[in-house]
Amino acid sequence: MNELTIAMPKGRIFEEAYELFVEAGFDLPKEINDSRKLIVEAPEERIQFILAKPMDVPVYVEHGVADIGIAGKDVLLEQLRDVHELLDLHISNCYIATAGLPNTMMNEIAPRVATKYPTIATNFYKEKGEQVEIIELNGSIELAPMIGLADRIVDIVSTGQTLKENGLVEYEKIVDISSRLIVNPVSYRVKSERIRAFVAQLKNELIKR
Ligand SMILES: Nc1ncnc2c1ncn2[C@@H]1O[C@H](COP(=O)(O)OP(=O)(O)OP(=O)(O)O)[C@@H](O)[C@H]1O
Ligand SMILES: O=P(O)(O)OC[C@H]1O[C@H](OP(=O)(O)OP(=O)(O)O)[C@H](O)[C@@H]1O
Repeated sequence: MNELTIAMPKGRIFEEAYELFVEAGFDLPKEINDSRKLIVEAPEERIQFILAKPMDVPVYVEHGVADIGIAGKDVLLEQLRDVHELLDLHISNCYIATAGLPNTMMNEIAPRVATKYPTIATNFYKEKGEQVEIIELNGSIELAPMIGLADRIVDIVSTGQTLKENGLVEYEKIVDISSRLIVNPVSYRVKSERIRAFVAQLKNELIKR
């Protein structure tokens, strides 16, 4: 069977994805979990893992240096890469919403929205017929309304704790998010049997959950 290269996101998704793989019966090396190595082999499985930043996973898969990847739906909606989405893994569940200071309206003359999802935010306000200025940030988005940088944020909400602790409220839910298995379209043709078997093994675990 062919070797598979899988781009695995470091950070938040990693732990749940690792657990899913192990429970699905994949024999993963311990070093994938507790070393600084960026490329880890799972020789028993003939799988090579690339440990990547979550936002970079679709880049590796689109370019074909990884056959498969795991990416948040937020990243896929934001980047619109040429990859196939094969499976909803139902992990790292959250949603994207607008939020801001309580009982506030958008500034009528120059409404500003801070986000690390400029495409998702632009599309959302365009569909509502509202023209807004998007201010792109890389993290700690909740700061923006608190310090007067923006009227609203478009960001991930999971437990709601970050909003609550910073005195913000949710206004509109935009879209549910979970992590997805994505595949390079050429790999899917060339290694179709191998990838189908891999997906079937994961699906088998998912239906048990
Ligand atoms: N609070 C959350 N709860 C559940 N899932 C989340 C949450 N925040 C983000 N996610 C999901 O996990 C993915 C990765 O998030 P993570 O915070 O690990 O990375 P990041 O913020 O994109 O990058 P980094 O923190 O490494 O710069 C997101 O793309 C999203 O799908
Ligand atoms: O509803 P909650 O459970 O509080 O989770 C939501 C928070 O999680 C994410 O931030 P992250 O921790 O990734 O940090 P970041 O601000 O650097 O993106 C997201 O951007 C929110 O800030």
